[in-house]
Amino acid sequence: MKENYVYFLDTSLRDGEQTPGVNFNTQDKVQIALQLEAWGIDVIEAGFPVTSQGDFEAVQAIGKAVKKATVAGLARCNKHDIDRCYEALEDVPNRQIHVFIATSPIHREAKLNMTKEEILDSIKEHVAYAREKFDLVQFSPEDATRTEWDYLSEVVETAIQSGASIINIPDTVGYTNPTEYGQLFKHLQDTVPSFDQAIFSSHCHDDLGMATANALAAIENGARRVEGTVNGIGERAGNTALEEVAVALHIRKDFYVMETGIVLSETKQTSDLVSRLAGMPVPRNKAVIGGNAYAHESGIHQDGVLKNPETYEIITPQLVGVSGNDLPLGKLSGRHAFVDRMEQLGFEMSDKEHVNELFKQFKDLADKKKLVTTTDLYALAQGQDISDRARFELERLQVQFLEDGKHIATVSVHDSQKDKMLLNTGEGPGSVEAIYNTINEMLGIEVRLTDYYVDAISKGADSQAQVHVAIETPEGFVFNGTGIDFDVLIASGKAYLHALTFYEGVQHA
Ligand SMILES: CC(=O)SCCNC(=O)CCNC(=O)[C@H](O)C(C)(C)COP(=O)(O)OP(=O)(O)OC[C@H]1O[C@@H](n2cnc3c(N)ncnc32)[C@H](O)[C@@H]1OP(=O)(O)O
Ligand SMILES: CC(C)C(=O)C(=O)O
Ligand SMILES: [Mg+2]
Repeated sequence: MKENYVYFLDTSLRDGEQTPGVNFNTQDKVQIALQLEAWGIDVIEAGFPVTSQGDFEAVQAIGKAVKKATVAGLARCNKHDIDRCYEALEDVPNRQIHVFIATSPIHREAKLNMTKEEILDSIKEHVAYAREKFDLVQFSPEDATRTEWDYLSEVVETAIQSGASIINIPDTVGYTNPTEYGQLFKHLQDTVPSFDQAIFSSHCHDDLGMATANALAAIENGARRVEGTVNGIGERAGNTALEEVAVALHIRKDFYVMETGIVLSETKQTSDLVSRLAGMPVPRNKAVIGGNAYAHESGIHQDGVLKNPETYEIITPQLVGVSGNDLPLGKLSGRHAFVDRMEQLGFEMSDKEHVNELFKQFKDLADKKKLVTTTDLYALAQGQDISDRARFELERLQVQFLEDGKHIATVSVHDSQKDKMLLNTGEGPGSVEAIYNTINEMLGIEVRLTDYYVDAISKGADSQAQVHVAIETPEGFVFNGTGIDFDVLIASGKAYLHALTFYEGVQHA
């Protein structure tokens, strides 16, 4: 065991996959495992091989693909589970088994129908059996935090005596709190005679929102291993989010004085991959990797960040692989951020009176809109009436799928500036591309689509799609646009035309 070092076990592929609705295939799992290795994870819990042939094969494939990290498989106190885990990992040099059984009164009585003694006997038998096949055996008393503390000490001592060298203390139902969980680790240290012969590990769930705090409390009280998942995915409210623990240990190393093997600059990439393959977007306000983690909309904060980012940022975005911070403009934004953005867009902002007038107009607009976009700012600077800013109106849109994979779009648009109806037909490899190619040709422009994403405005079958696009003109200007409709293709067309409202390069006669 390295001194002052916290080992990281990632269980995104096992406990993370227990998230309702998440199902990784073998290819996804191998891709995630390789990224976990690049992120510096010490142990990858690859699956629960007895679960299904698919899970068995995924564990095998991960064992083959991963080079540095230890690969672990889960097993109940059941010889067949242990055999399947061994068969899946037989050829993997760095392998580990994770054997578990529940120990709390509710699980003993309601689920397992076993007495305390029967559970101790099962641990002796199955941990010893696992130890015959694996050099590294981890044991978990499931629901440890609702188990009688003295009995838990007996369970842990039995597991160590039977051959476990890693003891994981799961807060299976997210019941504990940092003070209590820390004291539990201290209690084990004081009462388990063989405590020094094992590495102790935390495994927390987030039912009461304390999974990260509990993991850190365990580390403060002797745990040298932490288990969790990327983005905190997992059963119910999820597991400890490992990126939060890794960054907390780094940012507060003055307090924790612990090293980890985590390559922090790989954090965002790891989070993005898991989010994409799990089909679970990361909430914008999520710690460390959420979309707002490095964004400041309030004027006082923006002013501070422009003067020195450390006024309001304890984590440098680049530390975790995020390209930079963001100062979105809204109704709470201040003059400093407004002027800074206008100057970035190339506008001269030295005349105080002009700035005051523009800033007043900006605040009036921001009162009506959630966010003021770059397009709005161009309009402001050019003195245009922002309330009446739709130049192009989508009149009709039809998209057809051709047999060779191409799509053909017919688009008609009203140009209110020239009071003219425009009609064109064009094609593209996808439906949205067909629409945008047709509009480009119709307006005689060569802009590049640099961003496109769709949000649902509300839940349910009748929800409206909100499409956001960003386009870049050959002159290097970026315009954003938003379109809303029940039909995602119509919303896509509207968003594109919205973005083109103030583009001077429109050529059509
Ligand atoms: C806290 C956790 O995250 S634990 C891991 C949870 N993950 C999963 O359950 C995902 C994968 N699970 C599965 O695919 C299936 O549940 C299997 C293959 C493991 C078992 O399937 P089945 O044989 O159909 O049993 P089922 O899931 O209905 O019931 C679980 C059985 O395991 C027993 N059991 C539960 N935990 C343990 C344990 N740690 N050791 C021994 N037996 C256990 C239960 O008492 C029950 O036994 P019973 O059939 O004698 O009543
Ligand atoms: C299998 C065990 C460790 C588990 O995931 C839990 O108890 O939460
Ligand atoms: Mg768990």
